[in-house]
Amino acid sequence: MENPVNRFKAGLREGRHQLGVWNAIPHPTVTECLAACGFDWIVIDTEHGAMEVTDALPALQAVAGYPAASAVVRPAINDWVLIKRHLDQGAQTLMLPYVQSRDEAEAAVRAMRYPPRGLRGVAGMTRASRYGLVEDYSHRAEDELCLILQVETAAALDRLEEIATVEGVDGIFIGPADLSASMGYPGQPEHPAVVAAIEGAIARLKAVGVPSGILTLDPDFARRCIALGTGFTAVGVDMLSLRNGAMGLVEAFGNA
Ligand SMILES: O=C(O)C(=O)C[C@H](O)[C@@H](O)CO
Repeated sequence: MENPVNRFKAGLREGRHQLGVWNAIPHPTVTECLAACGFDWIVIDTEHGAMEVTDALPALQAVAGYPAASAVVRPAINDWVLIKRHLDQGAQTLMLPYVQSRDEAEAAVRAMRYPPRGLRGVAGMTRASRYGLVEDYSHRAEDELCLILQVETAAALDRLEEIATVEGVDGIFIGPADLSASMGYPGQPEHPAVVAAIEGAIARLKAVGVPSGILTLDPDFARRCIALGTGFTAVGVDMLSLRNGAMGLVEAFGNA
């Protein structure tokens, strides 16, 4: 059996913009609904909220039913054991939060790779290798794995190029919520200083040839980021879509 192609990674390499959405509600029906809607990438978020490693498995299976959609799993932290577990259950793209330095970026790359290039533990019968049926999986796994690192503090932003250019890093996600807090503007990702930092980061990543990504709920800012060159832009969060849709109904009908 062939190693499944990672469409998200291919899209980044080809410079094809990819539209994303956040899945934090821990049920695969929600993930599947998002995949059916036509997004290119769906973040299965086990950093914030209630999703555990074990919740990511049915979410991955849900996305697999929609070949045009790619799952991007966000582990709770940049940790080699968590990385190994998510990879083993078939995540091909991981987005690691709170990467602060080149050393941390290099550690993440090592965790993605089998020895001798890295330290990923070897397990035979995993979903990743299609239960051992992907030919030569241990040598070919890396080809279809994709590593996105999150730069989301002022300190990390100072080291952006050092982090982004580590060999094996496929893209950098700029986290506006954490970045704004770290810059002294919690809850204000639209603060002019934060916007300037984000726009500067997109330009700096473009200059070193590393794809950049972001999550913004402001459609105008999302379009601006895309125009500036983000390669992967998330524009929504499941809970927000649910809340807004439900509130719209209540507003339309009141207590009638
Ligand atoms: O800092 C950010 O922004 C992110 O990392 C995304 C957040 O975790 C959150 O807004 C997702 O709902």
